[in-house]
Amino acid sequence: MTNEAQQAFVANVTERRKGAHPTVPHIIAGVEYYDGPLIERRDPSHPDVIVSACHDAPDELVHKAVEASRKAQKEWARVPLAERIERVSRAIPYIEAHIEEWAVRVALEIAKPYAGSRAEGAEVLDIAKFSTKYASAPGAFEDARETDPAGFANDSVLRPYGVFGMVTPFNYPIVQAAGPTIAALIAGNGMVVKTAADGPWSGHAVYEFCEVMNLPVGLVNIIHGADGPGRALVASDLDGICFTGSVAVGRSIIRDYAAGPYSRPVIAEMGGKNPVIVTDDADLEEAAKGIVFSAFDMSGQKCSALSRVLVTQGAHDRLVELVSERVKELKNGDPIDPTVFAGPVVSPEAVDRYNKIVDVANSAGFRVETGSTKGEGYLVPATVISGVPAAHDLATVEHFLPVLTISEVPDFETALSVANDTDMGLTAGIYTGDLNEARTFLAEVEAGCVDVNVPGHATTGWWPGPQTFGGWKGSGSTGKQALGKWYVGQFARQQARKLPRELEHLLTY
Ligand SMILES: NC(=O)c1ccc[n+]([C@@H]2O[C@H](COP(=O)([O-])OP(=O)(O)OC[C@H]3O[C@@H](n4cnc5c(N)ncnc54)[C@H](O)[C@@H]3O)[C@@H](O)[C@H]2O)c1
Ligand SMILES: N[C@@H](CCC=O)C(=O)O
Repeated sequence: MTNEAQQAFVANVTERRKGAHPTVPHIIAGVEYYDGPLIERRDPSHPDVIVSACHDAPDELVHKAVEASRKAQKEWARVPLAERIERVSRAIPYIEAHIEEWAVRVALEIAKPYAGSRAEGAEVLDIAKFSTKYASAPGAFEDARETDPAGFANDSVLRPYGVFGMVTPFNYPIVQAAGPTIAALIAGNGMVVKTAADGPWSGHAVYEFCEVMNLPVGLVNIIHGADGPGRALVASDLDGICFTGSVAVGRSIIRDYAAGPYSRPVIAEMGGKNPVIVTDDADLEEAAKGIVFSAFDMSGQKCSALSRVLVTQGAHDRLVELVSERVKELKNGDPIDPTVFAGPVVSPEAVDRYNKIVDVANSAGFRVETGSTKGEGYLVPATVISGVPAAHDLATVEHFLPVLTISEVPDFETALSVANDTDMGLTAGIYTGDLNEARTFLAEVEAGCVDVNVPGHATTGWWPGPQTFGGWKGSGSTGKQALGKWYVGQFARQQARKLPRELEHLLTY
């Protein structure tokens, strides 16, 4: 990432705002469709500017996409694993070549500054590299069997389910659809992607990079729109669904799938109410830095974002001061302005939700400190609310906004019990000078991704390669995480195969 690249990003975003916007089509079996009511996406930094558009896919089109994928998947399932991996790998140079272009789309639709916008393509690149690497490892698709005393030839292998659907959240409009699509394809499935209505042009990148894989026509289809096409996709004749989004929608999908004629996989990654614990002998300067970044990067619109601090008595007052001082320095504004820390939030509705939260905090007499905003659009400032009882709604509900609560707790044990006292369990962190506390935290905290004394990150910063990512409890449905070597296997089912020795040559995969 060079200064020159950042300047080009600013120039391209500026230029795009002045020009015509794209309307992305639904694509089914290689054919473009523009069916359904038009949905225009306004730039969150300049809502008078329309930056992209799509159509709200009617149910029939969603079903057509699933049917087309089902036909193509029969051919894809016969392609040997090594060749599937090779075909998926063909997208790697394409993805690398499009990181900067996709950054512009993400900035226009979701308003992330350069680093965050660029990180979308960069993360997809690493997901593609590592997913293909893990799937190529010996044994990745085969459960080695012992010699059969009865003399049969045996194996036990992973086979595709058929067709998956992907329902995408707005905050990572490329990454969150790309990872499951890559995994589903490697495992031998077809995929129908439903993009986020706030980021259809960004999400469309997933279809574009799949095109260079030379897949059977119709194996990957893309549809756009609001919640309706998501509901239609979930209700269609899929063999499995992949959902990333809020706990409420994810749970409803899990319930619907459980009520079906037989059990089908639901790979759901959902929200969090991510805590950090800070205890008396922690390095409070370091804690404040990590807290502020994890709470306010991307305006708090990250599933891993920190939203509640549980701090012990001896550290409380100083930590509140340090965090408040830092928050006052933060500016939210146009993502191409190099002086802003984060962009606007996703919609006017999100601004309304923010205003209600601040009203509640003020009426309750909590201390509220904010950063500033600059410019126009769906802007709200980074906000820290302290003096909040740990059980208050403000400290227990995921707001998905740049709002952080600070609650004082008597000791580490109480902090840990409060941290775990939620149905969600995505990320959690601790800043402590006491190794016993760190050890107990690692052993007992109920979250899928945990940070201990990490400089700069209290709860965020999970990247393919070094880390995996996924939630426990209500935050994730499978217990196996994205980005890791067990992810692709979730898109496949195991089959044990037994044959007379003379037919062993049939056991290919
Ligand atoms: N755990 C993770 O990996 C992860 C990553 C990113 C975001 N998230 C979570 O996503 C949420 C923010 O994203 P969002 O506001 O787009 O979430 P959302 O749940 O409102 O929407 C997600 C997607 O589901 C669709 N949808 C809505 N209702 C539906 C229904 N009844 N049936 C089928 N589809 C439906 C939407 O159109 C959208 O495409 C937060 O809760 C955040 O924590 C989680
Ligand atoms: N990749 C993000 C989490 C994704 C959530 O929306 C992180 O690094 O914290």
